[in-house]
This record gives sequence, C-alpha cells and structure tokens, in this order.
Amino acid sequence: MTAALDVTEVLAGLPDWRRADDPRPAIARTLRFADFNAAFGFMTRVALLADKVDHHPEWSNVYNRVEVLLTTHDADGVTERDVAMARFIDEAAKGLVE
Ligand SMILES: C[C@H](O)[C@H](O)[C@H]1CNC2=NC(N)=NC(=O)C2=N1
Repeated sequence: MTAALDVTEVLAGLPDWRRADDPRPAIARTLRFADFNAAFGFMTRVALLADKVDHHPEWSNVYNRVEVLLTTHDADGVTERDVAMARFIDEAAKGLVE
C-alpha cells in the first residue's frame, strides 16, 4: 500500500489544485472547457488511464464543467497515485481549459 502524503506539500507542487471540501484528506480541481464535447472528451481520456492504473477520480460533470476529487481510499489519504493522476489530468486539460 502507498503511504499517505502531507496534503499541503502535495498542493505546493500542484498549483491548479486545492484541498477538497471533504472530511477526507483529498485534493480537488475545477475545470471549465469550451463546451460539453471538450469536457467529455477529456473525461474519456482520463477514464481510460484510470481504468488502466486502477485509480479512479471521484468527479462530476455539468455541461462544460468538470469537478474532480482525488484521494486514495486504501491509504485514507493523498498518495503518489493521486499526484500522478493529478499530473495526467493537468496534461490532458492543457490548452482546453479556460
Ligand atoms: C480493489 C481496487 O484495487 C481498489 O478499490 C482501487 C480502485 N480505485 C481506486 N481509486 C481511488 N481513487 N482510490 C483507491 O484506493 C482505489 N482503489
């Protein structure tokens, strides 16, 4: 099992992320795309990676907006698996978010 990291330290390396409004240690990002097509295309790319690495975001979508929360249930905290997913999300969203 991967060890839980200090959320403040994690966030120092992820400028687009914030502490999630959640009782669990978790990080969050809101992404706004041009339209639903761009948002859902992004979600599809992230979903394929999530399934491959067996690490899944908790997220919701309303039209062009995607709310993402990352945490590692097994570790009851934020781990390197969340950091890796956050980096992938940042890359996948680059140039697509307002
Ligand atoms: C059994 C399976 O490996 C686990 O439930 C995986 C699936 N996806 C997961 N996703 C996330 N975000 N955290 C987990 O701890 C996790 N665990």
